[in-house]
Amino acid sequence: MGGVTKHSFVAEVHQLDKKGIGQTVVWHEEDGKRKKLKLAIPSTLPGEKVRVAIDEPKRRRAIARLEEVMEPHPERLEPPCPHFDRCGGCVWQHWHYAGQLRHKTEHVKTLLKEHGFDPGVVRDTIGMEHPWHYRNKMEFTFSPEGLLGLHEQGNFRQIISLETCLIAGKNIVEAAMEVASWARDHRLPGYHKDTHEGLLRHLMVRESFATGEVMVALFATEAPEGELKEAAADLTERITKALPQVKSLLWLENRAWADRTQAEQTHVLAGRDFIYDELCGFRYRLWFDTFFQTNPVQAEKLVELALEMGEPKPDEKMIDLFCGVGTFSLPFAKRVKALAGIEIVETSIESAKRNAKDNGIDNTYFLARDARRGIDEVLEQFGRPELLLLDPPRSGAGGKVMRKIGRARPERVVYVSCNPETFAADITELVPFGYTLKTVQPVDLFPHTAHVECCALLVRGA
Ligand SMILES: C[S@@+](CC[C@H](N)C(=O)[O-])C[C@H]1O[C@@H](n2cnc3c(N)ncnc32)[C@H](O)[C@@H]1O
Repeated sequence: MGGVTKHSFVAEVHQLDKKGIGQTVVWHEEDGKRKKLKLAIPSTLPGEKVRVAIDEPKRRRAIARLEEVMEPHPERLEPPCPHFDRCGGCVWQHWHYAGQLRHKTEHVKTLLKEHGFDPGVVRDTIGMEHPWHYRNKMEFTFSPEGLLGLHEQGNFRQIISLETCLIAGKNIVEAAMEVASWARDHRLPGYHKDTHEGLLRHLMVRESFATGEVMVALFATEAPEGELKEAAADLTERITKALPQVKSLLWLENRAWADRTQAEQTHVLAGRDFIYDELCGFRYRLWFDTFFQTNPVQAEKLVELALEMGEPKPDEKMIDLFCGVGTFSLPFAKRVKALAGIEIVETSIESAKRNAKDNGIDNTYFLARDARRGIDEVLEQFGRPELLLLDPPRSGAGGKVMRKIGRARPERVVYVSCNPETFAADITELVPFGYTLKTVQPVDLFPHTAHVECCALLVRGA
């Protein structure tokens, strides 16, 4: 790979990639030819002059190691977290928060412009007053040696042992440290992904900022029985003593090859199998596998924005597509005649039904279906809605679902998106059906990361 790899060299950071990592292009000689190499340089910002080295050269792309920032960006900061250089959790702790927010707004504007929309409809990103300890849920992983921590940036197999986490709720970090020391004291082995051997796989901790309740869920390949009975009893004692706010302590058996926080069997070590949370004054039951907004402070603003943009009316029918446990359904249902929610995960639909009942709401109809089939069924039974809200996963709703929405002809569409790229592609599908993009409000749900959430309004025939 010529001179590029042998020594460190100076480069200028051109832009940020999709993950928020500094990017540049360097030219080098190989076999007498000039070759282009795309470099990702973590912990850098656009315009910075840096000295870097490449440890593992690839043909066209490589990750460079930052050795020195020679000309820093004016908004560069000293990152407060000791794990920043290695952890893959937040990539922008070295950037002033105002700069992060400005970049998010510009990113959304650029994507919309590329898809032929007017970037002037994009408002400035709504940030957090205190952008730390905002996450109400974290998933940690055990290394094969039994160390508990987070994945290293760019190396999913490497685990960074946890000392602190500045974006997780404070009780979450405390619970994780307690479990980490319990695992160490009992010398329990971590799980090895390649050989499928070992015991401890993941730890999920969820904390309700509204009710104060905490859930601690440990994922292991065996049941807490036989030789593990004593260790499980000790875990229960330690957690309930150190953190009385833990209202659900779970040991979840997960023997599957897939590296996910799923379970074949749930063992409740203490408390119940769910915790209570609240958002916008509504009460929710959350199980370990329930999707719920992870930044409740900003999620409340998002729900309020959706209500403001959607302007639900008492004589209207509405569809909430990708409704989850009803985070948007319940506040909207209070303001419309009838609401139908569609969601693929059955347990979330069960939860949405129960949440509606617990909150005294009786004008909802929830359907556990894939969005594509669900829309047809709901339209048949329910008729045409005046309002439709959709909040799809990062992959977006897709062309087929968007065209079904277009054919259903709701007057207003509120699109809540966690991925501006799929959002821009999705809404392009609504243009031939006569929809105009009126407003896009980015909201920072994930400070110090490149993720941005948007709430947008499209109106038919306007
Ligand atoms: C971003 S979440 C939004 C959930 C909910 N609106 C909320 O705020 O809590 C996306 C939801 O879409 C659901 N989902 C994913 N693929 C789906 C599909 N093909 N059809 C219906 N729902 C789907 C997920 O299970 C998840 O609950």
